[in-house]
Amino acid sequence: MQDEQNIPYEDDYAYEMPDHAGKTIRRLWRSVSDQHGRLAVVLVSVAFYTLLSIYAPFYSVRIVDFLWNGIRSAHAQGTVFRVSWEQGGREIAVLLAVYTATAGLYTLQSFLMSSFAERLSLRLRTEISEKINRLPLVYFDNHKTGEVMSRAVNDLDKMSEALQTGLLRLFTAAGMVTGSLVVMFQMQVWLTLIFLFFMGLALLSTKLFAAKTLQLAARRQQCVSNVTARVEEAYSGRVIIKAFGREQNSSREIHRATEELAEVSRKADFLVNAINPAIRLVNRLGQVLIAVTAGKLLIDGALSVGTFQAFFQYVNQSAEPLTEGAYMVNSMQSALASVERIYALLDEPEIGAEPETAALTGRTEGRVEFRNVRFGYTPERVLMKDISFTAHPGQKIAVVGSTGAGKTTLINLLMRFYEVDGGTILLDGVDTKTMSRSWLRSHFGMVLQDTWLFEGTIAENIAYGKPDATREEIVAAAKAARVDFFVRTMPKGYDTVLGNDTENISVGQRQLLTIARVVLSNPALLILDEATSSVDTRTEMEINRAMNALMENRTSFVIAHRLSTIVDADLILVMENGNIIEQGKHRELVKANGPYAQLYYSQFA
Ligand SMILES: Nc1ncnc2c1ncn2[C@@H]1O[C@H](COP(=O)(O)OP(=O)(O)OP(=O)(O)O)[C@@H](O)[C@H]1O
Repeated sequence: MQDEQNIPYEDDYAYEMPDHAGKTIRRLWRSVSDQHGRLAVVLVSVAFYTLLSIYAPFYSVRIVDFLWNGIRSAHAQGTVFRVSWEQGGREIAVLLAVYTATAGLYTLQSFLMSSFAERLSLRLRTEISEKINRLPLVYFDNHKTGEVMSRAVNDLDKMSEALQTGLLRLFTAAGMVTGSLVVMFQMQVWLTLIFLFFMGLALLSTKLFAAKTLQLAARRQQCVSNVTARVEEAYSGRVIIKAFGREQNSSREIHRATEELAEVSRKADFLVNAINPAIRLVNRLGQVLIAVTAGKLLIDGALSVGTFQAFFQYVNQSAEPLTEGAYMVNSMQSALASVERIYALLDEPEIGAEPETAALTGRTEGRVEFRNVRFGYTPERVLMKDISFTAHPGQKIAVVGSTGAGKTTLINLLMRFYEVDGGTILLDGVDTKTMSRSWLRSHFGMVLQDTWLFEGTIAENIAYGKPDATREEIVAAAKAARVDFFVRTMPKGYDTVLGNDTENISVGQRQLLTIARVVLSNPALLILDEATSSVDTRTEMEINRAMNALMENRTSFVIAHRLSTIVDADLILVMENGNIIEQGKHRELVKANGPYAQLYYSQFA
């Protein structure tokens, strides 16, 4: 079938196949070295379980034949047939013990494998979450959030399930099928050949459909993610969607995604639901033929009743693992591909090692110097060629420039969210590369336009940078940020819980709350992204006042959008295409009549 729809399935199939199965298994094996003992117990238990499962029907031949012959001769003699401990009772007790032991071993190995898989998942999940903190921001620029989430959730779940049930079933199936076939051949070659013929048919159909079913399952997973993403987009962007009157477009897209999901699900469900009965039918046909042949052999006296029933026990216990084999191998491969993706994430290059001790101690003066800094987000595209400037303690540095000029990048480098490619950035005369990132960042307070408030009380949100702050300190910070009055109008004041998307708080108020957060953490240096159009003039004035109060005695970097607020700045950096094209005070720059002057006049023309 080479229709168009096969193309994405091919990709899905590649996604489900491990690239280096052997290497991944070896690494997985090494990483669970502390659990090798547990696995050894599982293996021994599986071996005994399989042996006993194969032995039980074999043993039952004697018992059934004894009972059958006993009943028949008692019937012929007109006596009552009795079982005593010496006459069959002991054998029956042994058989019962064997069956109980198999059940016990099965429970033991299931328990051990579950705890093995859960321990491994827990460890990998912890490693992933720790890894995420050590990944450079560049990684997140190049990978979608969903991708990382998928590693930590879907891939780990798939691996865990495969280890808990798949692996165990694969082991027992292999042992059970091999052992059963050996005994079956010894019992009756022809019956075994009939069984194998029908099994071959069933296996062939399973193999044909197993790959297709897996592809469809993977495709369905992608469709579910697609629908979720669209619904999430429609929910978070509801205001914009309404404002642009795009409701119909949005629901059309969701509709299209859900229709695709329904279509793929229909196919996947059909395959799963239709294939199993079809394979079972093939199995049953085989069993009917075996029963007829065995019946004839029985009548001819070539087969005993005991062997007849035992043979059927073997047929039953090996038919299912055999036909399931193809599915199991596929799902193990897909789980291995998941493990490979997890390892790929864990192997991503991390941010450089942190120096052990802080280069400076105590509060910093707040002198910042950029010396011939060179930087590009990607090696192919150098953004900043040669940036140099000095910010003296307590100064207000304004960074201006059109959109995409590199203002945010300058801050990203200052905070060491990204590492410079050349030159140095110094804090109080010390290269920031010699400091630990967390130490460096603890001296900065940031107020960005894109405020971030988390689910918790207003007090907790303000105290984010100083969790042990007293209520008095929190209120004092809110007062300094001119947000105390607003907080008091809230139903529970500082104990009002902010929801996830903080619907009930305006953009301006959110910004004031984040200013209060910075006031409380009292950093030596500040980074402020001025509020733009999203707040009304009165709120903007409030924010500016709060920011001005905050800037006193702190070295501050202000990303300015309205030049009217930075005429008093100690240094203005004018940026274009990642570089500083002019720097100086407002008056000097206006006098120079360069790019800044043009920008300034364009805003006030
Ligand atoms: N994470 C990133 N990966 C790759 N390129 C980036 C990244 N962030 C920004 N850029 C690019 O770097 C350049 C400078 O971007 P930057 O965000 O620093 O500009 P900006 O002056 O802050 O703009 P705006 O005022 O719009 O926020 C732009 O060309 C942008 O496309």
